[in-house]
Amino acid sequence: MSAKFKILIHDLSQALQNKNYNEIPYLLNSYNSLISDWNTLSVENLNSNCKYTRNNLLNLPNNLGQILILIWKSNCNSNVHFHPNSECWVKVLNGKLEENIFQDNKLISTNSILLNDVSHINDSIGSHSMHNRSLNNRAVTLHVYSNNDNNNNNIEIFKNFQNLDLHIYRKKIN
Ligand SMILES: N[C@@H](CS(=O)O)C(=O)O
Ligand SMILES: [Fe+2]
Repeated sequence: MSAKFKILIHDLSQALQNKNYNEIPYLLNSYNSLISDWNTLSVENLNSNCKYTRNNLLNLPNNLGQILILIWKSNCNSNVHFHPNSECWVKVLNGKLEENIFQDNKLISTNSILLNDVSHINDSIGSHSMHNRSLNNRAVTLHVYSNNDNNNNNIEIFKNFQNLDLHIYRKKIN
């Protein structure tokens, strides 16, 4: 993990702990994805019945939030699901995803989320599903949740990086 990525996860963690949710899209948008930054944290479950792999980067105490890296096999999707009592932000680190948003079981929008894009959903917006439409390439996404209970597709954590050392020594500016 690069220093830059470590600072991103640290800053996201602080924003979740302080419930400064407005900062989260800003932090995610400010980061430009580089594979070498997060390569070591994106471990794929090669079992063919696994549509996407969940790697846990951070699980905050007191239900304050969770950060994961998800790896999507080609032409694989999540089932339609809600995010009860949670905000959900998704940043595309590699490839692209299609997001379908539903209200009252009706499809209300289909969005392409491209490399470095950030999407956001909560239950007042609707339910959603994500689809990696590529037939050749995997997609990788960073998910930030404002609570710890977003395993909406019952896909277990594959690799747990919960003990990331996020202690950051910053140079003091003046
Ligand atoms: N919320 C899903 C991924 S997605 O389809 O937003 C999960 O964390 O497994
Ligand atoms: Fe989701």
